[in-house]
Amino acid sequence: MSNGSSSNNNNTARFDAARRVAIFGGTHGNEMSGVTLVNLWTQNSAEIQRKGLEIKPFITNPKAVEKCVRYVDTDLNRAFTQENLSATGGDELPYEVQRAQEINRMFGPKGSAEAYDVIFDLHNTTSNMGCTLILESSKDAFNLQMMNYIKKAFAPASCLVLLNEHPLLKYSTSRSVAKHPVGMEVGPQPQGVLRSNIFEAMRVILKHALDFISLFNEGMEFPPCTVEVFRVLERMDYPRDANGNIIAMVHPNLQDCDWEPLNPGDPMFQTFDGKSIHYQGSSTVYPTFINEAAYYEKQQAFVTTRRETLAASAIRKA
Ligand SMILES: CC(=O)N[C@@H](CC(=O)O)C(=O)O
Ligand SMILES: [Zn+2]
Repeated sequence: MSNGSSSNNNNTARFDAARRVAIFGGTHGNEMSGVTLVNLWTQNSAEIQRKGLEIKPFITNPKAVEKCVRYVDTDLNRAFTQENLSATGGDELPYEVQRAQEINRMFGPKGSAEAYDVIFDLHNTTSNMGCTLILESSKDAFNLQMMNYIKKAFAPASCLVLLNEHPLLKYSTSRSVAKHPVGMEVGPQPQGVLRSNIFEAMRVILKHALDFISLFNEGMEFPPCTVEVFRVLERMDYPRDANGNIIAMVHPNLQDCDWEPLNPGDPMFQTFDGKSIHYQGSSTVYPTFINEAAYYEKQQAFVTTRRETLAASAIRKA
């Protein structure tokens, strides 16, 4: 097989060796762990080198990094739409759209056989999510096996998996140019700040991820497994007035409680005069990205998720 996977009679999915891997930092210029790690590895890549692997650390939004802002013109991690990638206009286009086109040329083209095999995109969140890996597809056995490997290698510390394949809430990420896109989201960490614990956790998870890829490339077969994921269900906005100003905050019972169950009737917001606003859903959900600073402008106080167990077939190099 030249691209993607196929199944043989043993239901072992075959994937090509993952030879070309990129590590993106600075997709958001104020998320400092990824920026710092990628800069470090650009200077000295010994730590991320693996035999038979070409690994490219890369700062995706250098202008935003320089200014220490999320983005300059528009969010780079929403910019990889087919429309943007084929837009004409050159210098006239928003900076991040130009940048998305360059990145697509270097690491893609998105959806093609020439695209990079794996892209890790390193992010930080102000919410109390801990270590989270983000997937865009429940069907990618290679990525699911990678999640299973990382979770086991990282235990007893925990690393959760957020799955965003929601038809409306999914967005066109920088990593989406790769065949196997993997987001990494570690928090809590304020924007523009480096915290050693968050930095080290990200570094260790990436080490396990690269170890998985080299074992796979060496021909190791990974038996069928299951992976617990949290599937994105719904975006919850802050209550707002007619002018769009928020009129309530995340409730203290919910603040910092990422991944903990939110039941119908539980408080989720608190108005400035102390009134609680309760969750009206019909079933228990698991909120995450609670009070993420970057999401105020996106009208999102948190996202709800549902816990699911996904099955991954065995995989082996083609
Ligand atoms: C806080 C933050 O930037 N989160 C990322 C999540 C992701 O990479 O999918 C984003 O919104 O692009
Ligand atoms: Zn980010």
